[in-house]
Amino acid sequence: MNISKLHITFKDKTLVDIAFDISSSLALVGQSGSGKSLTLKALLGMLPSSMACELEVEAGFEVKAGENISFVPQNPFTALSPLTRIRKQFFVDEKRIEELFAQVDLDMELADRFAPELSGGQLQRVVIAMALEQDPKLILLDEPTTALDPETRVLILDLLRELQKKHGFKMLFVTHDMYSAKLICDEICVIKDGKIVESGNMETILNAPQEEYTKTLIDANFANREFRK
Ligand SMILES: Nc1ncnc2c1ncn2[C@@H]1O[C@H](COP(=O)(O)OP(=O)(O)OP(=O)(O)O)[C@@H](O)[C@H]1O
Repeated sequence: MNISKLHITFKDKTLVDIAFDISSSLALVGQSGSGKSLTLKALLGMLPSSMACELEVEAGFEVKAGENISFVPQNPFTALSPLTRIRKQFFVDEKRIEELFAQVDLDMELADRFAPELSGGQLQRVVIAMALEQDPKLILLDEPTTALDPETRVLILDLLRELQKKHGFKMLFVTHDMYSAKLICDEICVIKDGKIVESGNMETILNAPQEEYTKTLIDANFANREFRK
């Protein structure tokens, strides 16, 4: 899937001007304000109307947010309604809910609970199950594990990786965290001030970053952490 052009402006100021290809799993990594969220919003068709956007996508399928593109947000604690039982927040039949719960390794008993009665990891599994409802071709992930503790974070990232292998959807994973990016993605684009400064194979770039900005992101994230293969 090729995003051959994404150009976002606000009051004549260019906020994002990038192009990238998602062959399987791509991490878009950059510091705060670099343009990650705007990129996701543009793909979801959810940019503020005050912004102008040019988006050119070659996907081999019609790009439709909510149908073949789904979204996993940063904070599972606020993603679900607290007052409606979990199962009522799905838009598929009972059999499909059971199937989805099995795929994300969740006990069906949790479907009758309310969101505040679940842990962060359980909630994020529910949100991922919802993202899988329509068998998406692409899943957009906006820092999906920052609200979770480190152990749960790794479990959720492993789950996403496994699901991707099984279902074959593509992933665009937005984060400032190189460590999470490495756990889940084969390729990386480093974004700074709305522009891509470096991109390519994850291992290659982590082992030999060309840009100071990339080095800073790597140093910030891998300090005191085991370099996990
Ligand atoms: N509604 C808006 N109106 C005007 N400018 C905006 C708006 N939203 C974002 N921007 C600007 O666009 C740029 C990119 O913002 P964006 O939210 O995409 O960054 P980000 O990389 O997602 O940061 P973070 O990691 O903090 O979420 C920033 O300079 C930001 O100030």
